[in-house]
Amino acid sequence: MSDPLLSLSGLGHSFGSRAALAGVSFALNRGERVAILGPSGCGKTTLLRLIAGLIPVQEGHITLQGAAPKPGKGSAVIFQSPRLLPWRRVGENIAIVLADLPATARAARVADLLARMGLAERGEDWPDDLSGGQRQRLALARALAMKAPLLLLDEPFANLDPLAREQMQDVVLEQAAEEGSALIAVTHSVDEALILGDRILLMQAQPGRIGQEFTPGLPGQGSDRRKAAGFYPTLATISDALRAAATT
Ligand SMILES: Nc1ncnc2c1ncn2[C@@H]1O[C@H](COP(=O)(O)OP(=O)(O)OP(=O)(O)O)[C@@H](O)[C@H]1O
Repeated sequence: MSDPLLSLSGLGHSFGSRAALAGVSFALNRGERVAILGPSGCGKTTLLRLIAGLIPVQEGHITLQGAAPKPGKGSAVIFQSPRLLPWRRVGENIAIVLADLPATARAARVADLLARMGLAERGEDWPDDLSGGQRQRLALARALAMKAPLLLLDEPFANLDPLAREQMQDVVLEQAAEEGSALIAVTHSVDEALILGDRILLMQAQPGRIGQEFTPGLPGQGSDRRKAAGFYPTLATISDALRAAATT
C-alpha cells in the first residue's frame, strides 16, 4: 500500500496559553474525501490552516506528499469569504494560477472553469462587479484551476443560496474526481458533510480534538446521495452526535 497523501500525528496548537488543538491524528489517501464537523471554536479552521501551511506547526507532525506543508504546494484552499485580486479581471483571477500553461491552453481552461461556474459571460468584468455568490464561485474556480492533489474547503458554500450551494458542491466533487484530488471540507451542515465526505470526522472542543469518525458508506455521488435510503437516518444520528459534542 502506498504512503498516504496527508498524514497528521499528535498535532497540537495553542494561541497564547489557550490550547486550540491537542492530539489530532489522521491520514488521508489520494482521492479520499473527508468532512469535518464540530461545535463553533473547536479548531476546525486552525486545523485547515495548519494543513495548508498557513500557520507553523507547533506540536506534532504534518506531512503532505511526504513533506511539511507549504502554502500553494500540493493544496488549494477555499475560504468562506472569497479572496480575489480586485485589480485583475474575472478571467485573469483564474489565469494567474495557470502561468505554467501555454496561452491557448490557459485561455481554454479559464473559459471551461468560468462556464462550469455559470460565469461564462463575465470573464472581462471586474470582481467587484460580481454578486457575493458569483465572487465565491470565482474563488472556487481559481482554487480548482490549481488541480491540487488536496482541496481544503473552509465552509466555502455557507453564503450561497441553497440551489447554488448544491450546484457548487457537485462541481467541486466532479472536478475532484476528474483530477483524483482528495478533499477536506469543514462545514457546519451535517447534510453537506454527508454530500461531500465519505468519512466524517466529528471534533470536540477545549481542546479541539477528533472525538468520533463516521464512514456512512452511502451510495451515489453529490446531491444524488440524498436519494439513498440511509441518508436521512444517518443525518439524524450524526446530528445527535454533533449536538452531544457541543454540550460536552
Ligand atoms: N489568531 C488567533 N488568535 C487567538 N486565538 C485564536 C486565533 N485563531 C483562532 N483562535 C482561537 O482558537 C480556537 C479555535 O478557532 P477556530 O477558528 O479554529 O475554530 P472553528 O472550529 O473553525 O470555529 P467556527 O466553527 O466558529 O468557525 C477558538 O477558541 C479561537 O478563538
